[in-house]
Amino acid sequence: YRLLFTSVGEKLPDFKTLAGVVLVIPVWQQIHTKTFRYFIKLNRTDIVSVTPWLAPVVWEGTFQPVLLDSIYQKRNITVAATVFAVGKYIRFLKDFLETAEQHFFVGFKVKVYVFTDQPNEVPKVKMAAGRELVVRLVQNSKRWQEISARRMEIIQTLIEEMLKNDVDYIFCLDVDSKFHSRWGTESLGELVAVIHPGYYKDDRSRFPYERRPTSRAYVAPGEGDFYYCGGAFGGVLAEVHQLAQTCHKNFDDDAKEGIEAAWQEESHLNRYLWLNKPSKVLSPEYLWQDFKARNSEVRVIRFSGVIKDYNQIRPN
Ligand SMILES: CC(=O)N[C@H]1[C@@H](OP(=O)(O)OP(=O)(O)OC[C@H]2O[C@@H](n3ccc(=O)[nH]c3=O)[C@H](O)[C@@H]2O)O[C@H](CO)[C@H](O)[C@@H]1O
Ligand SMILES: [Mn+2]
Repeated sequence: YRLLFTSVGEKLPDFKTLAGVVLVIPVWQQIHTKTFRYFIKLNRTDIVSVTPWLAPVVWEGTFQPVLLDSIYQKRNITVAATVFAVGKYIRFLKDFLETAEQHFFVGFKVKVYVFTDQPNEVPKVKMAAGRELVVRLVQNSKRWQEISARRMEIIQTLIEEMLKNDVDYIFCLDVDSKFHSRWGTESLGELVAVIHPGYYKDDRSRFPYERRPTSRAYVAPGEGDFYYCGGAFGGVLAEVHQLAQTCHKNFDDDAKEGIEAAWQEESHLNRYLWLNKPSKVLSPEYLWQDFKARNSEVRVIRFSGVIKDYNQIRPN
C-alpha cells in the first residue's frame, strides 16, 4: 500500500503506474487550513483572476465547486435564465434546454423563461425536480438586430414582474449555444458579465465598441476594461433590471436619432459595464465559440456558441 497526501490544485500521479486499487479519500476538513494556504499559492498564474476593482475573474482552477455549492444550498436560492427563440432560431432550443439540464445549476432551483413566437414548437424537454420551463409569447421582427436588441426591454419587464416572486439571480443567454460543462454557483454575483472569447487577448484599442460619439453606447479611445458578450450576462434582479432598463432606453433614444450601435444591445451593454463595473467577471470558458480553436489557458469550455449559417437562419 502507498499512502499519498496531495493538496487541492495539485495533479494526482498517473494511477496506471500504481499497482492495486486506488482509493481517493477527501480529507478537506482535517487539513483545511494547510490546504487553503497551499491553494492560494498554487492558484493559476497563466491568467488574470482578479480585476483592478477586485472582482474575481472566474477560470477553472480558481474556485472550489463543492464548497461554493454548499454555501448556496443553505440559502435555498432560485436562479432564472432567459432565452429567446424567435423565427428560425427555434431550432437551437432543444439542444440548449437539454444541455442546460445537464450542466446549468444542477441540483438548484432553476426557472428557464423561453421567449418565442412559436410556443407550439417548444420541445418537450424533461426537467429535473425543482426545475421549471416557462414559455412566453413574443413578436417576430423583420430584422435580427431588432430581435436581439429588444431582449433588453423584455428582460426589464420580466424582472419587474418577477420581483414579486422568489427568484434571486437571473442569467440572460443566447439560444444558439450549448452547455458542455458545469455552469454553477461560482458564477453568482451582484452584476456578472462574460469576457468575449474573440477579444480577451487584445488591447482595448481593438475592441469593437461603438466609436461614434453621437451614440449613447459610445466608448472613447483609452476607455473600457474588457469586451463583454451580449450573449450572456446576469446577476441579482435589481442589478440586471438597472442594466436592461438603461440599455433599452439608450438603444431607443439612439433609434429616435437614427443611430444603431455597431453591435446593438451588446454595444450598450459594454458602455454600461464600463460605467458600472461588474462585481464578478466570467472568463471566456462561459461563452466560447465552436469555430474557435481552443487555447491552452481554456481548460474547460462550459458554454459555447454553435456554428451557424447566418444566411440560413436570420430574417435579413
Ligand atoms: C455570443 C454573443 O455574445 N452573441 C452576441 C452577438 O452576436 P450573435 O451572432 O451571437 O447574435 P445572434 O444571431 O445569436 O442573436 C442573438 C440572440 O437573439 C435571438 N434571435 C436572434 C435573431 C433571430 O432571428 N431570432 C432570435 O431568436 C437568439 O436568442 C440569439 O441567440 O451580438 C449580438 C448583437 O446584436 C448579440 O449581442 C449577441 O448576444
Ligand atoms: Mn448568438
